Amino acid sequence: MATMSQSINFFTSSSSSSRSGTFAVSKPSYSKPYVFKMNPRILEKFVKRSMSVSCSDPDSPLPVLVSDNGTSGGAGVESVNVWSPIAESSTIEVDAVTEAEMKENGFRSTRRTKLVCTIGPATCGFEQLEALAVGGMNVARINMCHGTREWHRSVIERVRRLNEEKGFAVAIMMDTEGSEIHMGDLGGAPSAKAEDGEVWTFTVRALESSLPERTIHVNYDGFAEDVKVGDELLVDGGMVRFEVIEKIGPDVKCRCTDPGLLLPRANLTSWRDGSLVRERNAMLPTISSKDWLDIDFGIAEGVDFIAISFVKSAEVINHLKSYIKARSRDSDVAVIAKIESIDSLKNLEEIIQASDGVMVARGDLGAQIPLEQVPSAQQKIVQMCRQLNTPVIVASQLLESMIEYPTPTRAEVADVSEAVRQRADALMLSGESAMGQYPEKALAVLRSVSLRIERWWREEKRPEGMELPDIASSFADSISEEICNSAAKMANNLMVDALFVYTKTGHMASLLSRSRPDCPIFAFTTMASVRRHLNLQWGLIPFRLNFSDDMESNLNRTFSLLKARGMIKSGDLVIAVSDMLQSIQVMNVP
Ligand SMILES: Nc1ncnc2c1ncn2[C@@H]1O[C@H](COP(=O)(O)OP(=O)(O)O)[C@@H](O)[C@H]1O
Ligand SMILES: C=C(OP(=O)(O)O)C(=O)O
Repeated sequence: MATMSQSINFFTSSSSSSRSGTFAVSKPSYSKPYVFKMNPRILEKFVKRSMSVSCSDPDSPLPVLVSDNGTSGGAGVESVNVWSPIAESSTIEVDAVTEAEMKENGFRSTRRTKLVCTIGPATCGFEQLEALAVGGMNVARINMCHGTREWHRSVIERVRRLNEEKGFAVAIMMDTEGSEIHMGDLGGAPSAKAEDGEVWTFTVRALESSLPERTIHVNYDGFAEDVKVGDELLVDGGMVRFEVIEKIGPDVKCRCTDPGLLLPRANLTSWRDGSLVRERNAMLPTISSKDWLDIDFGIAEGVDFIAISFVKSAEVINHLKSYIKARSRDSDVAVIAKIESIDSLKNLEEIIQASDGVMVARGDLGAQIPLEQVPSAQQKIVQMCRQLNTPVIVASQLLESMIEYPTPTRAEVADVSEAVRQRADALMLSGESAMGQYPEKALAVLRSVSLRIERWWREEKRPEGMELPDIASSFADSISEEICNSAAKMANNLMVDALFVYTKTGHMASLLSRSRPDCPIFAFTTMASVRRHLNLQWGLIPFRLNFSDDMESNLNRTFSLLKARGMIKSGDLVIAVSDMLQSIQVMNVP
């Protein structure tokens, strides 16, 4: 196919130099030279240096300038074709699994929905983490509700090592405990079975040694005072239910009405006369003193995301963001708001606007609102997040039965499909990956269901059916937004193979992702941390690459790097946009 390149310029970049002249560098044995652009002074140094550089292949010395083909005329030299596969291929970083998938299946069929795995005893070893990364984990979540800081630090270190040694870009999300009321740790037992009609004691007494049979410690001192005989006590959002039958000092006797498995530190909510008892939670701060210490720990460890439990309003998110900035000017820890309370639903829009990401935390949400309202709440949250361009994760009980069984139920597959169909950015595993028996299988189910539903969506050519409102707060942002909306539309109409975006902050990449185009989005960014953040967003394939303000040279360089790694081929049709130059370019890969 003939090489084609067209561009629509919104602005002419003032930084692009007009001094041009092209030296064609040929190496007789290589018919296709690599191209990159450089300014004359650097070129001069490069040429001088390159003459003395040796290459691992003695028959293939580094570039030799042979002629000025003068295509653009002019005195200066700005663009030179060189052959240097070693230097080239070592300057782009992409996820090893994505690269393999792209080579095998072509990039049209890459997975768009991102996957978050909660790490627990079942998955904290290096090999287990590697298996999850190979299986498609984009983000590793650690829940500060469980385990010690030492334990969490070791997981963070292993994920880092995995990224460094094996070429992954797994981001780390630290989830705070929040001021929730929860059970103790069951005296070290992995779980306990509560049978129908059994009487259990929930106590606030500090139990030093082993727990008496059917006794559970509660972390909130006011628990015995607050509950009333006749209240319904829900464990883990209703996985097990009890009725309060008697109060004796610090002990609360409860009869099991819905039997089930009690997990260590499961949360507790109580209901009275059909309504959630909320007074208690209203008195507790959103971020507890333990959470602040955990947040300090997360900042010090350089986690990518901090998720805040039981967010009630935007205020706490803004406060935390200022705190993070004050603690460390360079910190780019992103803040995720967990939507899991009635208050968070009331203040949804302001919370989404203030946050860098949102989690539909269906476990606790289902304990605070009637279960039958959870699906519509999920749909509303996902939709609003997309409109406001905030990445959204659908979490909890997606494949709950896989904690114990190797295959999911049909209903679970339907639930996962629905979240993918809603085009959420990410799906999250909780107990399935933290303490289940089949973490890798559960991840494989999320992966295969996502791929299938995404393909079905494209094949059916489903109309988007969602208006994306203008969200820009400045004229410059409006231009970026228009460019990304138009580029995504053009990509669908022209059925291009990929969108390329060169972005320093990640903003343009997320704007493209918001449009949920049919083709994948290759997001090139200079910062490793931005690359990890982009790993949470729908359809983005993040690469780390050093690039300049010169789009033509960036494109040529990217093409040669990706071609050298077998990730794209000549003739692929690409649309490129960038933070630096406000233009949309349509071209075939040369
Ligand atoms: N770091 C950990 N150490 C021990 N167990 C964990 C850890 N993280 C998660 N788990 C287990 O996995 C289950 C599900 O994890 P998660 O959804 O994060 O917690 P929860 O449901 O308690 O909020 C937990 O109830 C707990 O049994
Ligand atoms: C993800 C959730 O939060 P946690 O695991 O902290 O209970 C949830 O409640 O769904």
